[in-house]
Amino acid sequence: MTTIAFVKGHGTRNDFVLVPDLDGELSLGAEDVRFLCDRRGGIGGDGTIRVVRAGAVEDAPAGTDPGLWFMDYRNADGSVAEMCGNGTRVFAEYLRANGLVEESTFDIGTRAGVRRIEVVPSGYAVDLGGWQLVGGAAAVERGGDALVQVAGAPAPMPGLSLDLGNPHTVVVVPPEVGLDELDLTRAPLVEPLPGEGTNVELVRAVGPGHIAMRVHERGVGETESCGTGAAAAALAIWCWAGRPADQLDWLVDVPGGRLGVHIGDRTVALSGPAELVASGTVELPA
Ligand SMILES: N[C@@H](CCC[C@H](N)C(=O)O)C(=O)O
Repeated sequence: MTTIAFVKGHGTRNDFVLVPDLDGELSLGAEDVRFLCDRRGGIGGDGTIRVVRAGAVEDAPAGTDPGLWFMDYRNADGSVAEMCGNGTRVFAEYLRANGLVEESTFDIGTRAGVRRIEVVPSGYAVDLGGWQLVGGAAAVERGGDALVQVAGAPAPMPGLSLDLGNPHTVVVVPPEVGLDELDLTRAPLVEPLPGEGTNVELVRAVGPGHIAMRVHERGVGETESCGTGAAAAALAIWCWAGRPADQLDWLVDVPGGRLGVHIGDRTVALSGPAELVASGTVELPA
């Protein structure tokens, strides 16, 4: 039996089991991750975050400063994801609450690259770095580059694919379809489905610079929030609107709360709260 320490935290109710591995001695397998995220037999979470120095992470991007604190994120099904926007804030809160970082602006390592974090009044803001329209500007002009069938919707809806380090497909739900009535207990069918899978954001407009969304996450299922998904949703709506220069700040309502998205020159930033709610030890199954 291996006993490990854990901390439970969330950002707008996208919840994580953090596993401090400050000396880089732990190896958490996919089965361990599934156990930790299990809401009945384990601790419960949408994913795990191992807190470790980049130098101890085999697949850290080449050139990452080995001394940097690294967010080793896994989805609840044990799969590895490149990035987790809400996770970066919860990771930042853990680092500061435990005196591992004292500055109010600092860098962390992630599989999508080094990301800068800043303490802000709502919690933390993270520069998510560069983003891309997978199908280029032509996909925006065509209205999308995928068809997305969601249980509870009368017909497939057009989706726009974006890369924010991890993959997203954003769908605007037509007004006659209630966002709350869609069934996300089953994964939406995305056609064509990228080889690496995708996170699907279902969006409706609330007002200028203000949207609401639900999300089905790759490797998890429906979650109450997705930070990279919120940024992808704001970017997609902004692109569909012709990239208005006076609409760079967005509020994104998710079932678990509210996130801020700022569209910069080449990058996009996400802001919102981060909470640590419990800590303890747990025995990993043999
Ligand atoms: N909830 C996260 C995204 C987590 C990773 C995602 N499920 C994937 O597989 O890409 C966020 O806040 O960004």
